[in-house]
Amino acid sequence: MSGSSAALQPPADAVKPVRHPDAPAPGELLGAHYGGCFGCGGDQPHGLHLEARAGEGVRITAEFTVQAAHQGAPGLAHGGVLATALDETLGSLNWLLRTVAVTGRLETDFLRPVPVGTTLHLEAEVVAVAGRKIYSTATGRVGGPDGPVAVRADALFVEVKIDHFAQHGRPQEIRAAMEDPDQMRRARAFEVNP
Ligand SMILES: CCCCCCCCCC(=O)SCCNC(=O)CCNC(=O)[C@H](O)C(C)(C)COP(=O)(O)OP(=O)(O)OC[C@H]1O[C@@H](n2cnc3c(N)ncnc32)[C@H](O)[C@@H]1OP(=O)(O)O
Repeated sequence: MSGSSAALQPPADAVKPVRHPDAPAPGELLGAHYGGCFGCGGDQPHGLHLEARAGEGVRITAEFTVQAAHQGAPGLAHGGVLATALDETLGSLNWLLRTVAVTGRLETDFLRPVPVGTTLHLEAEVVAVAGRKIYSTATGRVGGPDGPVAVRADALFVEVKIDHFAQHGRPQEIRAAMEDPDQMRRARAFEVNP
């Protein structure tokens, strides 16, 4: 069974998303937006180390291989970890819009168990934008990019000002991210236009 709630149906005045002219080219690896990110960062030993790649239009593909540290039931991925993979992939879409946004709502369907060692092939797309609200959808397939769908999600991201992170984040991590010598990563840690 699947189908998102009314809160995730774009309103009548929603518009089609527009890919930013400076968005990475289709096929380009995005790399981690922040080393400490549990979804994509290289500094998290038990993180997902998810690798996202720009697609055509406002689409992203990504891969994540389930490790032993990601188990819920014996030998199977934890549902929360799979939701994280979907959330991270959906979050990466905002880099194609060059919009700073956070997840407001994430609705997930778990359709098949995902064993440890499996590579999840993720695909996500922005479907509509209404003011600060960004509506997007994602699937995660097993056995290859055309394999059966194991997980899927619909989401609403809400655009925020950069102050959101300074206001709510812990000062030491904010400071460290701001001091990253890599200008692109510094910008992307908070999804700011470089
Ligand atoms: C390249 C990589 C990029 C980064 C990857 C990131 C990884 C994945 C992303 C995340 O996990 S982000 C972390 C998890 N999310 C959060 O921590 C967000 C916590 N929530 C908030 O900070 C605020 O609730 C939020 C900014 C989402 C909204 O608060 P605001 O006060 O700014 O807005 P407001 O509540 O007025 O809502 C704005 C609109 O969104 C709607 N909205 C907000 N939350 C909603 C919700 N949960 N469900 C449905 N609609 C929602 C709300 O109804 C309203 O609609 P209208 O404009 O039509 O009135």
